Formats: sequence, C-alpha cells, structure tokens
Amino acid sequence: MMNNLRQYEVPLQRYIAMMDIQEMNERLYYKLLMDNVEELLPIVYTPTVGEACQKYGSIFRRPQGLFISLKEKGKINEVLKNWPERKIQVIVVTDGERILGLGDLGCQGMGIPVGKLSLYTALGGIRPSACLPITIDVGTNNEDLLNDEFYIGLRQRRARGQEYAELFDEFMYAVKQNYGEKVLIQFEDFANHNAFDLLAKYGTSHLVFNDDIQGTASVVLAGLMAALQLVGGTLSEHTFLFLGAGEAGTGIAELIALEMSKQTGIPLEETRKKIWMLDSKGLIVNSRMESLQHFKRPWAHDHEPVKDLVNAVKSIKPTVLIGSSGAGRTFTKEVVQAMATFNEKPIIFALSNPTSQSECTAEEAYTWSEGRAIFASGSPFAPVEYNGKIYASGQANNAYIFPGFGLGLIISGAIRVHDDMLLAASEALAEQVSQENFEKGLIYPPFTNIRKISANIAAKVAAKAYELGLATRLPEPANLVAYAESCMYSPAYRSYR
Ligand SMILES: O=C([O-])CC(=O)C(=O)O
Ligand SMILES: [Mg+2]
Repeated sequence: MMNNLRQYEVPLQRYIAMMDIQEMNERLYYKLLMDNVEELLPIVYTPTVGEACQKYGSIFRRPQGLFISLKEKGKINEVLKNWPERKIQVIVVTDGERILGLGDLGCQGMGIPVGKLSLYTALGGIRPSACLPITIDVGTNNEDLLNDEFYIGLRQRRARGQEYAELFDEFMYAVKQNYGEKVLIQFEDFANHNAFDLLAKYGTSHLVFNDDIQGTASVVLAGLMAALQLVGGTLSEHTFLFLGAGEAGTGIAELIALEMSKQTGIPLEETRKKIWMLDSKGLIVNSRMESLQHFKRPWAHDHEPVKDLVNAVKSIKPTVLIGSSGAGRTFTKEVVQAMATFNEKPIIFALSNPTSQSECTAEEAYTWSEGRAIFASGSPFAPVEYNGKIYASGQANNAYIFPGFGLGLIISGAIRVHDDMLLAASEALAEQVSQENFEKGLIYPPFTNIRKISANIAAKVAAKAYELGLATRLPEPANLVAYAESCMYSPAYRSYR
C-alpha cells in the first residue's frame, strides 16, 4: 500500500487514496498511519487536509461523519441515533467558519473533524469506533461555495445569534443524553466570536476542550519550555510579542502568563504585562480599550500606538515572536532581521496553517537570522541547508497534545477540563525532548515516537485529574503510563485458528 501511495505525486491524490483505504480496511489504514507517521501525517492532516476541505465537494465520495444542519432543529437526538456506533468517547465538532487559516469553508470543514479523529486513534490510541466527527451546518458566508454546484451544504448565509445558540444548545444536550457525562467534546475551527463563548458557556456543564485555544497553548508552552534549555533564562525573563490576537494567540498568552505566575508567585495581572499583542489594527494598547473585543482586553498595556509589526518588534524588543494570525508571509526579512539584531537566539514560531498561511518558511527564518533562530511552525517544513549546515525545525502543532490529552481524560474518567491539566501536558511533552533532539536545534521530539509521548501526556493529565478531584475512574491505577498504554487501540489483525 505504501508503494502504491508513493506513486501519486500530488498530495491531494494521496489524501484521496488514504480515505479510500480508511473506508475499505480501517485496520490497515491505522497500521499504515502509525508505521509511517512522519510521511503520512502531512497527507491525512495539515497541510493536505486544508486543500481537501477547500475541494471537499468535488472529491466527495462517501459521508465520513455526521452532518447536523439547521433543518434538523428539534430532531438532533434522532439524528445522533442514526450513527451506527453507540459507545462514543470523543466527538470533534466544527461549524466550518474558520478552517485552519483558510477561512469559512462551510460544511466542507468536515475534513477537519475526520482528520483530527484519525489522529486520536493513530497517535492517542482511542478506538476508531469510539470517535465521532460532527459538522454543524448553519450555512456559509463564503460566496464562492454558495455558488459552487458541488457544494454539499445548506445554501444560505450563516445563522447567528439566537438561532445559532438554540441549535447548539440542543446539540450539546443531545450529546450528553446519548453518550453520558464523560464524552469528550473537542471544539475545532470555530470563528473567534463563537469559540470563546462556547468554551465559557459549556465549560462548566460538559467535558469540553477547544483545541485551537487550549491545545495550541499547551503545545507552544511545551516548545517554549524546551527552547529555554537552548536559550537560557526563565519564562518570566522573556518578552513575548504575538502577531494575531485570536483563539491561538490569546490562548497561548494566557497559558504562558499562568505558568509564569505559578513559577514566580507574581499575580496573573502582572505576568500578563510581559506579553504583547498586535492585531490587524496595530499594537494592542490601553488607548484602544473601548473598541477591543473582550478576549483582547487583558492584553492591552501602556504604550503609544504602533501600527505595524516591524515597528512593534523594534519598540518592544521581544525575545519570542509568535505568529498566530492565520495570514501568511507576515514575518518579512526586516522583521526576522530585527529579531536577530537584539537576540543571540531569537525564538520564532510561525503557527498559522496550512503552509500557505505560515508567517514565514523555515528557510526564511534560518537564512534571515543567519542560522541563529530557534524556529518552529504549525505546518511541517523539510530540513533546510544554510551555509553547509542542516537545520531541522519542529512542528508546533496541537497534534502533539490533543490525542494524549484526550486519552488522559478518558482513562481517568474526567468530567471537566482544567487549565492545570494543560500545564501538565506541556511539561510531559517538553520532557520528551532528548539531548539528541536539542543538539539538532529541535524543541519538539519527532512524531515517530508519538504513541509513547501520548502515553506520557495521558498519564500526567490523568494524574492531575485525580489530584484535582475531577476523575471518576476509581481507584487510581498505580502506574498511569502503563495503564494508558494498555488502553490503546492496536491495529493488529486477530488470529483465527
Ligand atoms: O489543524 C491544525 O493543523 C492545527 C489547528 O488546529 C489549526 O490550525 O486550526
Ligand atoms: Mg484547529
């Protein structure tokens, strides 16, 4: 099968071939994915899954998840019962409004829950039959899709306000009724205006996790913890500048501030002052407070207005620059060079996905910083040669976190997600970076060992759930890593005699 797959030169063709294998022989699909994770992750996941979503209507063969549309209002309970599996442990749900950095793709966003759940199984060991991909179809504001003859969703503009809230409420209630308290609901690729509100609203009544806010935060904090081994200093001795103050940016910033506060005992309101943000209107400063969306307000500090990134970099002099705006090509030569002027080893994260939206390429980061940058990106880049030396960069993608994080919640029977669990996951991941990785300038371990990494993350998350009294699976297993491993799905064929 690998031989066959490699015949295709176009990544999207490999994606389609992989989806066919998943349909035809699920075990084989997971066996291939697990044994060739570094090669196949960029096919079934970021970046190729982004292109698949853009062309979803025309490459559509069979439905792979559950679509719930506005038309099903009042009947969501029945719709859920149409799904052939009854024992569901993880749901990944999107409404398709902000697919990666690609924008509103309507119900073509289904590729994302499907891809994320493939990773839940391959990387985290959750049984495939316990995974349920869902897309809530409330319309789309993407004119091209509305006029596309192959569009598979509702041809109307997005429902907002009360209509949206009621549909979502019915969905969340029906999920609990069908699958119980302990089903994990992962929110994925919602637009900012819904993402923060849904997480706050359902965080106290359901086991919910927003991957873009919380998963991304945890993976970036892990990378920073590892990067400090190369650069030196503690978290609170660094200065952070974000380009992009949405889900990923503010989620990461909040987790960094929380960790700083835990390490130093300094209140959160103070540690936040080490972190600066720039959005499309410029640096987030106090004089803009009135017009800022609520999730940006904690990041407004005293400073004169600054319009653009280069000037913000020159004025703030960050040691860490993080791109999380979803817009590509924004870390220009001037920006990276400025970072390299006042930092011996500038830490640069270009998080936006897929590759086309990356703030800069690995090659640009290394070339413009004369090989000094500690660089990681959301989408994968091949190693780069600069002045005769090979530079390999890490992939700061929430794929490192959510499979193990979810496994930890499931094996402990957790009923709520807590920020301390995110910190535990970051620590577990950072601990997996070996001396050999560091010597190559890597701040993330390779994906080849991901099941071992996930078991360690799961164990730390579960331990935290027990410590916080949020675990319901009692008694607590003595060896959580071994227990996590023993719970993992294996794609081996059964032997019949
Ligand atoms: O899907 C990915 O590669 C990471 C992610 O959550 C996003 O970009 O929204
Ligand atoms: Mg996402």
